[in-house]
This record gives sequence, C-alpha cells and structure tokens, in this order.
Amino acid sequence: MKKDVYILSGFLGSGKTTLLKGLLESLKAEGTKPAVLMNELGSVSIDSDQVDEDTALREMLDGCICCTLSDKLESQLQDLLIKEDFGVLVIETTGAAHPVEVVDSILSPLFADRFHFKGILTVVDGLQWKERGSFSPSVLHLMREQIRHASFLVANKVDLLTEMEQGTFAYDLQQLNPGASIYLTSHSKVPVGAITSMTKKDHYEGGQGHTLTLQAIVHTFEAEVSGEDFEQWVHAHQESIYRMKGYIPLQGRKYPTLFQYSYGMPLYMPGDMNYPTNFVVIGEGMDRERIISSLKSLEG
Ligand SMILES: Nc1nc2c(ncn2[C@@H]2O[C@H](COP(=O)(O)OP(=O)(O)OP(=O)(O)O)[C@@H](O)[C@H]2O)c(=O)[nH]1
Repeated sequence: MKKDVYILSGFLGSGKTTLLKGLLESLKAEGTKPAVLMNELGSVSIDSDQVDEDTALREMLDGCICCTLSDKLESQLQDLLIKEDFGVLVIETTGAAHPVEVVDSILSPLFADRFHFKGILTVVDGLQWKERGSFSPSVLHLMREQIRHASFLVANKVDLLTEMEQGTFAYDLQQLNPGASIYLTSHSKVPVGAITSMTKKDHYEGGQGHTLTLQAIVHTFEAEVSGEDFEQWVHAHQESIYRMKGYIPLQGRKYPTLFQYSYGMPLYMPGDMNYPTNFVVIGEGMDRERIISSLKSLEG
C-alpha cells in the first residue's frame, strides 16, 4: 500500500515543530505509525528531540532540502522505505525552503508506486505576517510562495493578535490561496482529522486549473517511444510545464533513459537498469486528459 506523505512548510519559527509534535501524537493515538524526515539548516539538530524514540526519524542537516540536499533526500527516502515500517511520512522542511522543490523529489518516478503525496501544510506566524513589512522582498516572496502552494494553512500564534487582526490575517491568507483550508490556531493545534482529510483539496492530483495551482501528472509508458516524437512533445508542452522527469523507454535503447527538464533545460541520461517507466510532469493550468492521451499516442 502507498504511504501518505505530508510536507510541513512555513517560515522560520512559525510553529512547524509544534505542529509536528501534535500531529505525531494524534496519528499514533489513532493507530497510524508515522515516520519523520527533518531538515535543518544548521549542522546540529535541535528539533529532533521533539520526536520520540519509537518514531522512525531521518535527519538532513547543514543545508536546505530544496537545493543542496535534493539528491540526499532521495536516498533518505529509499532508506526509510527499506528499513522502516510506517504508514505516514511527515517531512519538516527548513523555514527557508521553497516547498515546491521538495514536492519535486517526492514525485520522483522512483517513488510513484510507493508514496501518495497528500499535500503541503504551511504554518504562518500571525505576528510575523502582521509585521511582514519589516522583511526583505526575498523573504516576503518566500513566505508568499509557502502560502500560495499549501493545501492546508495553519494561521498560527493568534494568541498574539487582537480579534480584528485575526480577521485580517485570515482574509489575507484566503486572498493569497483561495483553494486552501485555513485554520486559525495557537500553538498549531489542529485536529488531525482536518489534516488527514485534506486529500480532496490536494492541488497536486487532478487540480482543476486554478491559475495559481500546481498539478502533477504521472504517466507510465507501456511501450517504446521514438526519441524524435518525444522531443517534439516536450517542445510543444514547455509553456505550461515547469518540471518533467522520468524514465523514458526510447526506441533503440536497452534501458529506459532518465529524462530531466527544468527551467527550459532538457537533459537525457542513458539508463543502466530497467527502472519503472514512470514520467512525472509538474505545471500549472494543464489539461490532464490531453497530456495523458498525447503521451499515450507516443507509444508506438
Ligand atoms: N505565543 C505563541 N508561541 C508559539 C505558538 N506556536 C509556537 N510558538 C513558539 O514559537 C517558537 C517556535 O516554534 P517552533 O514550533 O519551534 O517553530 P518552527 O517553525 O519549527 O521553527 P524553525 O524550526 O526554527 O523554523 C517556540 O518557542 C514555540 O513554543 C503560538 O501559537 N503562540
């Protein structure tokens, strides 16, 4: 059975670890075995003490999961799958991470049959939000991105806001991400059922084309495809697709070819094994059925 994966995002100090602790307790109380992958920017882990010993934990220290550690993330995920018994995986990103880059690894063709990506939970600190004018434009941009891509928003630290400020806070978040569920909380207290039932709001599978909504589509090639046809397909779709990756069974090659595409750059790497021929595309405003049928039509 596929394991559910949640990505925990939110700016530094917003209340992610506080949310994680509560979430782990609630999952265990309802009989689900969680595992945690924790990323911290520093070389020493601080938050891992918050996870009890009977929860499988992997840590990625001294760098950000979304850039320098992205290869390591894949190996940590493999390791968890091989060695640990769990039903749900929670990945806590650093406050500086762009969550979409992490989604990218989860949606790796390697894990298409193993993980079910449930969505991004973003914790927002109400006080930080109120005083966001004091942050640099790049930090502000990151905060907005973390909010925009969430399936579920935890509007935290409302104990530090007046009622009027709480209303403005919720309104601002709704404006930035109208598709997300929003919970006003203090100490990140969210009922676990609200989180586990957020699948239907999951933007990453079968999204309905909201302009700010990212979708991921997975296609498994059932037959070989011509390299030339595939190249043309990529060219024709680069407007709406940000990221593509997967193992393509190209004609004339013994093993599927690893294909990577990001920011307009395609890259082909000859394969050396019979990897599953899963192909993942991530973009906005894509027509899922057309994408799948056009990929199928490449199979000769
Ligand atoms: N007043 C108040 N404090 C809170 C609330 N939620 C969390 N805190 C405190 O805020 C601090 C940061 O909380 P964490 O849960 O560690 O935040 P984080 O997002 O994991 O922090 P980083 O890992 O550094 O990014 C801690 O001291 C918490 O006790 C809240 O709702 N109200």
